[in-house]
Amino acid sequence: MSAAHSSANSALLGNAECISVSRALSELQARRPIRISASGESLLALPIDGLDEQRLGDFADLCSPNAPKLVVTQQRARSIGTKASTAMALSLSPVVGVSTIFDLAASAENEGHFVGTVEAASRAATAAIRLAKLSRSLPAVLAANVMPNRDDDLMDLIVTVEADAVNRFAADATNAFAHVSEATIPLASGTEARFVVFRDPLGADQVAIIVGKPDFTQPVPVRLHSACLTGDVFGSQRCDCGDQLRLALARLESLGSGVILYMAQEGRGIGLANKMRAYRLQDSGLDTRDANTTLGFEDDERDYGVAALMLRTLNCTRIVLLTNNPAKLDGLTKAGIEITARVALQAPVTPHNRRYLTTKAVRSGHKIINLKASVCKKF
Ligand SMILES: Nc1nc2c(ncn2[C@@H]2O[C@H](COP(=O)(O)OP(=O)(O)OP(=O)(O)O)[C@@H](O)[C@H]2O)c(=O)[nH]1
Ligand SMILES: [Zn+2]
Repeated sequence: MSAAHSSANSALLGNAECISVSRALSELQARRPIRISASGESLLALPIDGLDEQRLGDFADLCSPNAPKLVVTQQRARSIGTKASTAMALSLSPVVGVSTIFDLAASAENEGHFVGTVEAASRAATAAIRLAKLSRSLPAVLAANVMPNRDDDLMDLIVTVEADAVNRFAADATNAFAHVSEATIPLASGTEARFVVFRDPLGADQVAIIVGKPDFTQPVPVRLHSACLTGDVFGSQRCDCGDQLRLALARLESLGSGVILYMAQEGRGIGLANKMRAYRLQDSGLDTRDANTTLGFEDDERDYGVAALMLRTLNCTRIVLLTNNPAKLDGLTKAGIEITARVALQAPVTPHNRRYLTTKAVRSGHKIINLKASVCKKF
C-alpha cells in the first residue's frame, strides 16, 4: 500500500476525527443512538427528537442495568429551576414516559418544577448535546454509561465518537468548506444575479448572491441574511425578514451592485423545526429570546465565521453592511472583515411583528428606528 493510501488524512476521506463526527451526526439525524467516549467514560446517547414509547423502552433495555438520564443544556436546566452553570443530567424515574421527558426538555409549563436529582453533565454528555444541536434536534438527549465489556450485536452497530473530536469539529469546520457551483439568474426586478453556492461541512448550502459587478477593491454593499422560510418565501407577518430581504435587494440594485449572503441559519441557527417550537412558546406568552432559551438554546445560535469565509473567497473583505443587528457587525469584524459603514434596513412595523421587533430592539440591541422612540435604544 502506498504512503498516500495509508494516510489517515487522505483527500478522499478527510481526517479520522471529522469522519467519526460526520458519521455520528448522520446517526443522530436518523434518530439512532451513538456512543461517545471521553477519558475513562463511554456513554450511549439518544436524541429525544423522534422519541416514542417503543424507542424509549428499547433504549432503556440497551442501557440496562444503568438507567438513562436526561441531559439538557444550561439554559434549559435554568428554565426548569436548577442553578446550572453547565449542561446538566437529570435523573428520571424508571416509569417516566415520553410526554414527561418532552415536558422536561422543552415545555414552558414545566418551568421551575423539576424536583429530582441533578448533576453536572459529564464531558461525553456535553458533547452529545453539542451534536444534537449540530443535527438541528432539540438540545436534549437521553444518556447512560455503557457497562464495561458489554458485547452484543446491537452494540456493534452503534457508531462511536470521541468527545474531544466533537469539540474540535466546529473549530475545524472551515477546512471542509467548498465552493460547489454557480449560475446567473434573472430576478423579477430584471436584475441579473450570480448565485454562488458553497457547501459547509454539515452539508448545508450557503449562497452568495452577487448583484451586478461589484468592485471588490472598494467597500462592497453586503446584506448578511439568515434564512427564514416563513418570512422570506411566504411573507410571514411574525417577523421582518422577508421585507428586509426585499429592501436589501432593492438597495443593492439602486447602488448598482453588491452581495447578499443567504445563510442556512434558519431560526437564528436553531433550525426550522425548533423555530416552530419557539413560535408555539411565543403563542403561550414568551418573547422570541425567552422562547429560544426555554427550548435549551442560546437566544441566538448564529456564528458568522462561515459568512466571513464566503466573503474572503469572493475577495470581498471591505464592506458596507446592510443590517440593524450589532451582533453581525461584531461577528464579521472579529472574523477579519472590515466594515466601513452600516446601512439600516427598516421594515414596516405592523401589529403582528411589533412585539418581535420590540424584543429585538430592547433586549438584543437592534437599531430599529421606526419603532416608537420609547422602546428603541439610540444607535
Ligand atoms: N428562533 C427564532 N428565530 C426567528 C424568529 N423570527 C425570525 N427568526 C429567525 O431570525 C433570523 C433573522 O435573520 P436576519 O434577518 O438575517 O437577521 P436579524 O438578526 O433580524 O438582523 P438584521 O440584519 O437587522 O435583519 C432568521 O433566521 C429567522 O428565521 C423567532 O421568533 N424565533
Ligand atoms: Zn423571519
